[in-house]
Amino acid sequence: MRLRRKAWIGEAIKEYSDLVILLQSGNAYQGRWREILGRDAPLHVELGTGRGTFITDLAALHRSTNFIGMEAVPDVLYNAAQKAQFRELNNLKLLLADVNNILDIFAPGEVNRLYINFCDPWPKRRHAKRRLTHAGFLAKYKVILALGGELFFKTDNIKLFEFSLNQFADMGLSLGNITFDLHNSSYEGNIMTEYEAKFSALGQPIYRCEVRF
Ligand SMILES: C[S@@+](CC[C@H](N)C(=O)[O-])C[C@H]1O[C@@H](n2cnc3c(N)ncnc32)[C@H](O)[C@@H]1O
Repeated sequence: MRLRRKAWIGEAIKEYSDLVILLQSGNAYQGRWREILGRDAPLHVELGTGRGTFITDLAALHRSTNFIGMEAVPDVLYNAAQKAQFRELNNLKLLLADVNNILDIFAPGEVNRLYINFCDPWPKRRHAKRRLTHAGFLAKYKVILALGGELFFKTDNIKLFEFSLNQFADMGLSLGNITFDLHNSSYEGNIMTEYEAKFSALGQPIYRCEVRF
């Protein structure tokens, strides 16, 4: 049953072949993202883009920036493709890929900004290495980010936020615009993600920071 569903979604996603890139492994696109997006512009990537609410709003607002939404789950990415197609965004590609393989996907210094929004908190200590803000991931981000590259991070999970702040500090990265309650702060220009909308509606604070590499 699971396999049949997977095959169906694989076929369905091909409808969006101009927009969605299926990249399970290999480095065919490494160093070529500006060429693929058709312009020499800054490259901003969301890791774990989900159904694409955030990345499509962002790409619609900043037409002269190149965007990539990376997501490991095909069904979810299919929803993102529907949104992006509807909005006719020619500055966005959606990439079916696992963040663990990020060093095969982007060349050193190819990316200008990463967004991590509401990533899975992996609360058990033995799973800490799976958190997308773990030092193991940060070391990879450091390679693909250009000089002065940055990571914008949001979460509803205070323990994950504190863990992440410690990981950033341990790596000697500089932190800015830290807020422990984004929606009651002076931060302007926030774009809500799908998870952010859910958690905010429940009255939960949203934590956010910017990290410079
Ligand atoms: C909790 S959801 C958040 C979705 C979206 N960023 C938001 O804020 O609404 C986390 C998403 O990250 C994806 N994800 C988790 N680990 C990933 C990985 N290693 N590579 C790519 N995507 C991943 C999940 O499949 C899921 O869609």
